Amino acid sequence: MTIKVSCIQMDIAFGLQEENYKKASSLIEKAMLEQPNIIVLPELWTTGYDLTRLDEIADEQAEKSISFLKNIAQKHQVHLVGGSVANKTSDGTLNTLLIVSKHGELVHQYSKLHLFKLMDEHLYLSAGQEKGLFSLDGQIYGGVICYDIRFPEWIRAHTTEGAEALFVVAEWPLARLNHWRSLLIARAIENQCYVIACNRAGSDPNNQFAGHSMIIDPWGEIIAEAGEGEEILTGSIDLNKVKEVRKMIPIFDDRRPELY
Ligand SMILES: NC(=O)CCC(=O)C(=O)O
Repeated sequence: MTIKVSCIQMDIAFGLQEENYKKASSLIEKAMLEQPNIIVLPELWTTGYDLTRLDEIADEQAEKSISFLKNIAQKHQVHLVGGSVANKTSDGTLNTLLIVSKHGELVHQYSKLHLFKLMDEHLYLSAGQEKGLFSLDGQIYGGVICYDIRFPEWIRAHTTEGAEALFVVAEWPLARLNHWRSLLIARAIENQCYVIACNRAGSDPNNQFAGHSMIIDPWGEIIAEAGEGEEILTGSIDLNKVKEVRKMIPIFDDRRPELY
């Protein structure tokens, strides 16, 4: 099964939700010219890392963002791995990835499990508790957020439960671009899965971001990679290739989980 995916590598206006909704909407419109099946947005794309004002600007139960994504998905008949948003709940504010199907249904919400202290997330955000496993058109995927890719055991927990492609949404700084690229390629090779990673472009008061969204195949080959600036990155993935690679080197059969 071949699936076309587009990553919206957008710059994000710091703390300005309405501006970001408008920008995302127009970039998605543009991405639709290539007729993707799935569109991916970056991490915290409605607010950026405006963490000190989260109390004021976080989306109550992510309602506004969910409704925005549902409308867009239905209008364009496209699945959305709708990036993450600051989601105000009774358990604190979560960094929540929203998956919306082309029928306008909220399929899954995944809240970032590993909070990134270097960017003060632990001071303003609460951590999630559940996996980012979801299904679209009968196909199982995993979805994780940025810093999560440094935890191979977390990614493995998704691929052992059937994920054949991993979506990563991120605000990854340019200062660690080589980590971003290497970790994504490693996660693809060791899990023999596709990795579709959507980073943001631009800068905020604290960081310059790396861009370099990537689509990587289960052999670790880069199918498409963006530059540093704002860009829509599109590529096709063929999920049969996952089975082929897993047959050639059967790491899922050869694992010794009883020993580690
Ligand atoms: N937004 C993030 O989680 C950034 C993670 C990061 O930069 C890293 O080096 O890890």
